[in-house]
Amino acid sequence: MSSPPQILSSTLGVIPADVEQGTAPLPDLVPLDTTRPYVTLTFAQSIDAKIAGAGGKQLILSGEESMRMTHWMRTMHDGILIGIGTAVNDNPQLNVRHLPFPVQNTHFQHYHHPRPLILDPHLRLSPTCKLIYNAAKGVGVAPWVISAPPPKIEGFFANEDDGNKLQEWEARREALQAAGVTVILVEPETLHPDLPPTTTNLPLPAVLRTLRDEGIRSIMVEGGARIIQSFLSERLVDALIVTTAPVLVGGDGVGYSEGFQQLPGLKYIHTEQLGRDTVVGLKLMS
Ligand SMILES: NC(=O)C1=CN([C@@H]2O[C@H](COP(=O)(O)OP(=O)(O)OC[C@H]3O[C@@H](n4cnc5c(N)ncnc54)[C@H](O)[C@@H]3O)[C@@H](O)[C@H]2O)C=CC1
Ligand SMILES: Nc1nc(O)c(N)c(N[C@@H]2O[C@H](COP(=O)(O)O)[C@@H](O)[C@H]2O)n1
Repeated sequence: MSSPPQILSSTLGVIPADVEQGTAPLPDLVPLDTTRPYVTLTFAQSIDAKIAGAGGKQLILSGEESMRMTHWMRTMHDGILIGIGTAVNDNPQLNVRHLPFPVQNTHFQHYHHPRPLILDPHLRLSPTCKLIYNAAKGVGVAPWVISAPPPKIEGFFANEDDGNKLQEWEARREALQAAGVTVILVEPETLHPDLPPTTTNLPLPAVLRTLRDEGIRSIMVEGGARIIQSFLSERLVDALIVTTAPVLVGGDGVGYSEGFQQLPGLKYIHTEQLGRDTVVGLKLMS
């Protein structure tokens, strides 16, 4: 597959004829609400709708052909967004290394690589993760971490523990910035005060507006489970491209389908068989 498969042109569109495939994001990905980027939600699932194994174990569900399709899709967007759960669990690279090697130039220089965007309310991303390592070596785009302001210290009677938490937060931010990461802050949403801190969500409308203001016109959202649930339940999906692999994971696997209602505006566009996998594209119609 030396050019993108039809599922991508049918669902997302094509780049202008004078631009080489894979070297620039699609210019026509424009959402109905132009204050935010275009959102393509995409992931790979088993036939029992699981995206990971028991305990969140990363599974390579996509076969060679559908994985290459995913890497073509990565070239088509300005940014690629994941949650911190996926960043910590999978330590991904989010590059386009499965595309054919160009004759001239290095692989990284030739193709457009999307900006990695990590939703990380508590700055848990490791400064030694692959995303940061690759960017430092000049073979990856430096990630942006979208996070929340530091823990608040309320007034004069703030206790020592508050002070320590603030210092630790500052240290984590400095370590990430020193490693080349841009940290962007938006006000968080605490789902419930009794839940552990990893259950803090960033408000997606504010995140998306901020990204658009920073020049990100289109994003590909790759997961994981909670991020997929949030984008679907908040109806912030312009296109949905799902790869289904012919495997069963079983009840202990990680699913994503709780907490959202039907999205009637998402209309079926195209199905394509890529190797053993089935890829389906849907698109929001006005
Ligand atoms: N098969 C596939 O295509 C993919 C599978 N995965 C799998 O998904 C699993 C990770 O999923 P999760 O643990 O659910 O982590 P996740 O990647 O969905 O991240 C969830 C974290 O993001 C933060 N967050 C910030 N704002 C949020 C918001 N508005 N909504 C939801 N979360 C928000 C939360 O603090 C939460 O801790 C891994 O097992 C990974 O292998 C991940 C991506 C793709
Ligand atoms: N398309 C697709 N198929 C699978 O089988 C997958 N497990 C995923 N996972 C997503 O891709 C990330 C890994 O990216 P790199 O290979 O490191 O570039 C992983 O973190 C998930 O977001 N995707």
